[in-house]
Amino acid sequence: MYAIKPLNNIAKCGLDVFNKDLYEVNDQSENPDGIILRSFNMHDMEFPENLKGIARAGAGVNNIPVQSCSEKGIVVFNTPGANANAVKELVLATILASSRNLIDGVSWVKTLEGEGEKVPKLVEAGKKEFVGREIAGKTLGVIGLGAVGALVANSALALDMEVMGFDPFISVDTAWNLSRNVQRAMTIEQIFSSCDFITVHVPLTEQTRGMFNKEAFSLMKNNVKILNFSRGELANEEDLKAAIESGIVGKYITDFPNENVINMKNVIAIPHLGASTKESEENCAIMAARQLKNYIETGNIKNSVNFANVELPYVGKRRITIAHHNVPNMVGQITAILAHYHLNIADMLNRSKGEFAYTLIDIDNEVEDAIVPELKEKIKTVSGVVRVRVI
Ligand SMILES: NC(=O)C1=CN([C@@H]2O[C@H](COP(=O)(O)OP(=O)(O)OC[C@H]3O[C@@H](n4cnc5c(N)ncnc54)[C@H](O)[C@@H]3O)[C@@H](O)[C@H]2O)C=CC1
Ligand SMILES: O=C(O)CCC(=O)C(=O)O
Repeated sequence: MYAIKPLNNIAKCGLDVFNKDLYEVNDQSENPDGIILRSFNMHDMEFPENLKGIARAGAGVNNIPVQSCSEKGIVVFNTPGANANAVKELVLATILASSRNLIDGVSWVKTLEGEGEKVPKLVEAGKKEFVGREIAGKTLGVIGLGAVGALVANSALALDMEVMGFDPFISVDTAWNLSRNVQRAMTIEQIFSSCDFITVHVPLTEQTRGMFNKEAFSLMKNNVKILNFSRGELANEEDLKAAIESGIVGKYITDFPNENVINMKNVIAIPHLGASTKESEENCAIMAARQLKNYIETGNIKNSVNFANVELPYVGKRRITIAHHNVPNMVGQITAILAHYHLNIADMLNRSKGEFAYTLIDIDNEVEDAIVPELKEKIKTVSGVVRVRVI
């Protein structure tokens, strides 16, 4: 039996992927083979000894210590695109809502409770405070044209906005899906200086942390509306506060409230609802669970953020998977050990991603259970090997 530990509420249809004859799903499990989670912060967690894979039912993996996982050969998965439509819809909703002062207006109407028959008159007198602007013809800048950004860019065109996109690392797939009417910004500064609305859809990394800072705000038009559905840390809060005070930022819409931000004026703070739809929760849960299950049972990897995609139909009698550093002569040393044990290779695949690589070897002859522990230990002695599994 394999143990799966959910660290957040995961849609039942996702957990049901783990068939009961082979898996036990238990949020109290002390030594799980797999973890499935959403935004749970894993940075202070010890890794259980059996842990083979972590599946993030969502896009961002900044809540997972990915580098430490790689060093222990723990494969981290995410679910590219599975919640993108949910985020897109909320981004569009808040572009419209912020432009029409909808949230302030609706909140103000609530304050008229108890005014009795006077309410309609008070409404007509007070509504001038909430006159908005139409979004048609305004320019939306989209920073990051991945799963979410590309959907937002295409949909905003359909709402008659002008759209400018910036993504120096855009994937070929996304580029194919992007409307030709999305203007290409060659620099991020071009987005900062020419847009009425700016929406950001990039991962939080050391490169993107604090990208909304004093220098960025100084280039922006007065009264720009910024939407942050990516991660709170993309904005430098001190600089943001100053930009709001000075009127550069007319509205800051964030899915990541904290004590500082909710106390700033002109902030619309949403309780991290971007991916919170039934559809998105189910899509993410099923995709995450299938990827984790496939990896546990076959060693094949799809949609990992720390190891390359590896897919080999299981043709041999035993499969050996080796996670190792991406350095020369690993395959040579590993196959020499297999030869020593008279093990014949039926098929083999080696793929690397950055600092780490993964080798999958199908063995043609029977491998006696008795020699498996010794074989694993022998392969582990190869310098650079971080994990060995025999499936
Ligand atoms: N609020 C919520 O509930 C959700 C938030 N997110 C956040 O949104 C982020 C984006 O999600 P997806 O679009 O699904 O990810 P994605 O991986 O499909 O797209 C990210 C895009 O950002 C681009 N990028 C990376 N660094 C960049 C830079 N410095 N400048 C411009 N572009 C850059 C990449 O090339 C890629 O195209 C996630 O990393 C996550 O933090 C995602 C889903 C739900
Ligand atoms: O699971 C969630 O609700 C958060 C989604 C998210 O932030 C992400 O996918 O990056």
